[in-house]
Order: sequence, then C-alpha cells, then structure tokens
Amino acid sequence: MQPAKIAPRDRLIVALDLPSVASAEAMIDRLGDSVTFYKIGYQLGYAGGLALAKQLAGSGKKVFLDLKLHDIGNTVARGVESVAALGATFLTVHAYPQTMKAAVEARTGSGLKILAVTVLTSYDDSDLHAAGYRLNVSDLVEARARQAQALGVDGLVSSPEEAAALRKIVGDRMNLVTPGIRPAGSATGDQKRIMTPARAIAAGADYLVVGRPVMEAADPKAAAEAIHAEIAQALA
Ligand SMILES: O=c1ccn([C@@H]2O[C@H](COP(=O)(O)O)[C@@H](O)[C@H]2O)c(=O)[nH]1
Repeated sequence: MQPAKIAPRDRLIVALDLPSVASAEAMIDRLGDSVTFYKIGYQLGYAGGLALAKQLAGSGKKVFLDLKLHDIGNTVARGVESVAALGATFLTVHAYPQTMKAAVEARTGSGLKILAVTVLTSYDDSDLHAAGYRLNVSDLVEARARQAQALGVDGLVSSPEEAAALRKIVGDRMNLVTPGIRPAGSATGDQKRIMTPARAIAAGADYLVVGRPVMEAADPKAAAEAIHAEIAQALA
C-alpha cells in the first residue's frame, strides 16, 4: 500500500530534548501552531514524558517516541504493545532482525509505525570500525534497510546523506526519517552526518528531525518557521 501523502508542515519533527515536562510544556506553548509533530526521546521520556506523549497525541499533535528499543524479542514485543496504547505515530527500534521482527508483529493492528534506526547520525566510518564493524556507514545503512524492508518495518532513521540511496532501495513505501539536520550556520554539535533542511528534502527525506537548532534558538518559533519555509521551497 502507498503511504499517505505527507502534509508539508508535518515534515518537521521537533525533538523535545528538555529536562522536564514543565520545560517541554513551556516550549510547546511558545511553538504554538508552528509545530505539529514532536519527538520525545531519552531525556524527556525518563522524566515523565510518556504521559506527556499521550496527552499531546490526545490533543491532536503527532508524536514520535524515540525510545530506540533493543532487547530479546518477547520484551520488545511487550514494550511495543504498551507504547501502542499511548497513541504515538512513530516508535524507534534498533535495526537488528530479532528486534525489528518482534516490533512489527506487536504493532500489527495498532496505528503505531515502527522505524528502524540504521546507523546513528553521530557515527562516521571510524566510529563504526572502533565499535567492531567491518562495513562502512553507507554499506551498513543499506544492509540494514534491506533487512528492515524484508521484515515489514514501516520506516528508516538515517542521515539525509543516505536518503537518496535508500530511496532507490525501498522506493516510496517506507518513511525516511532523518535527524542530523542543520540549517546553514547552526552548530554541528555531536552530529557527524548532516545536511541542511532543503538538501535533505531534495535528497528524498520524508521527515526532518530537528532538536538543538530549535530548542536552543533565541526565538524557537521563528527557527521552526524558517525550517518550514526551507522545506516548502525545496518541495516547490
Ligand atoms: O541517528 C539518530 C537517531 C536519533 N537522533 C535523535 O534526533 C535528535 C537530533 O537532535 P539535534 O539536537 O538536532 O542534533 C536527538 O533527539 C537524537 O536523539 C539522532 O540525532 N540521530
């Protein structure tokens, strides 16, 4: 089945990488209508963010739970069932076959989509080799994408640097979700495989995940709107 067309403003996913529910709620208030899709990861998730995720989903925002699950299959499956009850749109798991298979089976029948994290965007070839891998980043991303596709995973998390190659492998049936987004002039931080919003969209990314360039901006709403404008221009 073809995935539904994505509303342009849903293509920006803002990472609520903040220390408390109170600080996240204040940021959501500041961002207002400029953000429709939020990501909650380790920092906020472990500080009460799962209840906030349920509340956000109930209020009409889209929610991406970036929990990067990886455990024995039974534990992953039971975790996915619990997450499915929160009303989130996306949940990440690491791209290991047992993990992906368990997650896909457990989400069946719910509205939750499983995204497989291929290779973290803070890794380059030398980081992979230091971790014991013989493959370089692009080969490992592509191998994991093929496995994810064969297992029925709904989408992939990768750097936008791999988006064009991944599109050729998986066509338009899987969502390509790309962190490692840096508007021109913004600090790279710990990210190693980065692109601007416009280049990421042109490369074939469906969704752009942006954290610090919005969270740390003097005017987060203006920063989000500038990214929307760049996305719109790239789609035109
Ligand atoms: O490979 C990955 C997977 C997930 N992330 C997450 O995305 C955001 C990016 O935040 P920035 O501040 O824009 O760098 C963050 O929550 C990561 O946990 C990723 O960066 N790379």
